[in-house]
Amino acid sequence: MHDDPNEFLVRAAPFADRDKDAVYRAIHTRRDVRDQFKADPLPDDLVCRLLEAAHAAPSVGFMQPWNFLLVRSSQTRGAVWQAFRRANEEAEAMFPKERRSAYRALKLEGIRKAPLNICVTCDPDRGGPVVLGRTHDARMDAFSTVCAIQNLWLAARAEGVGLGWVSIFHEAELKTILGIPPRVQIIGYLCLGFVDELYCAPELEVKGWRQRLALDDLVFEEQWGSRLCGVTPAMAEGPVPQGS
Ligand SMILES: Cc1cc2c(cc1C)N(C[C@H](O)[C@H](O)[C@H](O)COP(=O)(O)O)c1[nH]c(=O)[nH]c(=O)c1N2
Repeated sequence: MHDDPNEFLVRAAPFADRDKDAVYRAIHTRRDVRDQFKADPLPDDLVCRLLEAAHAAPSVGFMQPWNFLLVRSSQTRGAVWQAFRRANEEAEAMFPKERRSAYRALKLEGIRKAPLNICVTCDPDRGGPVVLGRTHDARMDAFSTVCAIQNLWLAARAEGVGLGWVSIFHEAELKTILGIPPRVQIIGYLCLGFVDELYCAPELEVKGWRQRLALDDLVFEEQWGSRLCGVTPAMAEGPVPQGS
């Protein structure tokens, strides 16, 4: 315990415009990458910076429930790809018939092309039996791990590293391949590698699968369904009748 907790406070001035721009640029130009990976290995110091960015993420009760399993061998990546391929065939059949050929045409992973894969896991026991902030919603450990992945993704963008998230697996199969204990949850399987180019918009949008929603349809004020807000230019025009 410290007598004066204020001695740990540091100045929190807004960033200089250039630095703000860099943060927003990383956010808005980050892309999910499936195919643009170069084969060059990522240097260890760079991987370390990305993992440190992930490890700086917020977590419930400061639980830090994550682990990062680095997968580089083509043998293991090959086994993971086979697991993806099997699950992806099942996935295709889940869509309505008229969407299946469009689904099939999408590339949804870069497991073998990306030189580094990282499996990000969540250990629900990391913080002991009772975790501050997780007392009433156990999902908070997984949410914390997702925050770590997003940090990693943004740092990767700043470093010129592409990252693709692959989730089309049976978790149990992936756990067997990677030797992950049953109690540990897989949160994200990530493919990383240097990229020279990125799509200017989500690839699923560019390829006509799904469009970005309008932000002002997603923001409510005070009550679910209300659309009075002043956040986006469209909202600033004033209240919109409910149900419109
Ligand atoms: C939890 C989760 C899971 C997945 C994804 C993302 C997230 C957050 N995404 C990437 C996703 O398709 C992509 O983020 C959106 O299409 C938006 O594109 P940008 O990320 O902006 O490029 C993704 N992409 C893909 O090709 N195969 C996949 O299995 C998944 N799985």
